[in-house]
Amino acid sequence: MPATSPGDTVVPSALTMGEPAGIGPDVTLVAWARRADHRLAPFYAIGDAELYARRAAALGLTVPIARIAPEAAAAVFDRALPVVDIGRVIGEPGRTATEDAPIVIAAIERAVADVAAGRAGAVVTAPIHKHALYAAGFSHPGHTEFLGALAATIAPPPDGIAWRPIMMLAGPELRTVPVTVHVSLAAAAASLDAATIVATARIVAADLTRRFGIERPRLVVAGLNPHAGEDGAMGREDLEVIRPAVDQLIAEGLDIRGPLPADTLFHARARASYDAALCMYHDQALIPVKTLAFDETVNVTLGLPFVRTSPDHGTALDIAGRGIARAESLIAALAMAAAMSGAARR
Ligand SMILES: NC(=O)C1=CN([C@@H]2O[C@H](COP(=O)(O)OP(=O)(O)OC[C@H]3O[C@@H](n4cnc5c(N)ncnc54)[C@H](O)[C@@H]3O)[C@@H](O)[C@H]2O)C=CC1
Ligand SMILES: NCC(=O)COP(=O)(O)O
Repeated sequence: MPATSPGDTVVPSALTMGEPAGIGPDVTLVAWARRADHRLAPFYAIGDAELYARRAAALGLTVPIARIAPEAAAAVFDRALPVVDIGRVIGEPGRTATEDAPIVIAAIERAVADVAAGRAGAVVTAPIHKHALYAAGFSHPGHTEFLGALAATIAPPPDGIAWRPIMMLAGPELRTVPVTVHVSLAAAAASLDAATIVATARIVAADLTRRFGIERPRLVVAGLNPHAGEDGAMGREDLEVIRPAVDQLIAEGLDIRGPLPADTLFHARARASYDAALCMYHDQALIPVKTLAFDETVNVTLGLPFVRTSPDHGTALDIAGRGIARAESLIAALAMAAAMSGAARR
């Protein structure tokens, strides 16, 4: 997707509203207010323009709102938060409303349509409240899978079957990839298979080169069980599923090691020895990276035909509208999206 237009005008990132009862609007307003300090490239929000105005007033922030079409976003960005206004939500801080789900979903669809049309350089998403969307009939586990489905509507997948979106959490000192994502721990262990590990590692290696400029990425693979299974004494998945996958990837020429005991994979010396760690379940990947840098880590989706980033945190309903939500992770997500799409502020 193009990140600059023919006249070398910066193409803005499209930032979705996310759950309007959560902190997405709060951190969006703060990110815009701090745009100069962080030299943020232009972005525009997609959602309810009145919600942003209401939340700014509640937070005591002076943030002018400009209702625009994406093409006008870059020109107004320095003086107002550009908003592509797609309809009204309730958006009461801390209380999700089923009625708001269609606009939450429409914002994501609109962002992908804009990036497909070259009106946006990247998609950045504010957090959605997954249970609230499920209650409204949303059938995808999260953005990652939904974006994979939307990608298929704008470009044919490389294998002709389906896009395989991969979640990666990228912090200043650590990148982790959960191979299984939004499933129970029991389902993660039961569903783990070599083909998924192989396919995930291939995409991670290719995108670390293509999107992050790492010529020959060094990957490690965490074991599933204590001590990576202790030669089968503490579980057989490490021997029977993970090891064959790693052997296949080594044979393909990837720089990859594993399965390695997960408990010694995330200390500083270990982290220095790889560019990304493939983890076998959600919390194995997310606990270390959020513990090291909760405020600065970015959730980036690999394996898509466009750039998508997001803050690492969720909707934080407990602090929405209170003026205490930290915006650094969204700011890092906006900066990373601009850098990856070539639109970083010069
Ligand atoms: N990309 C996305 O759309 C994501 C969505 N979620 C969703 O968010 C909802 C809530 O998830 P939780 O597990 O409770 O995680 P959460 O990140 O929303 O909140 C966990 C704790 O961290 C605090 N916190 C989160 N972000 C913060 C910030 N920017 N500044 C200060 N404190 C912050 C919250 O107040 C809370 O105490 C769930 O529905 C979950 O599925 C969670 C992660 C990512
Ligand atoms: N725990 C990470 C998370 O929920 C992010 O999911 P997604 O909505 O970005 O797919």
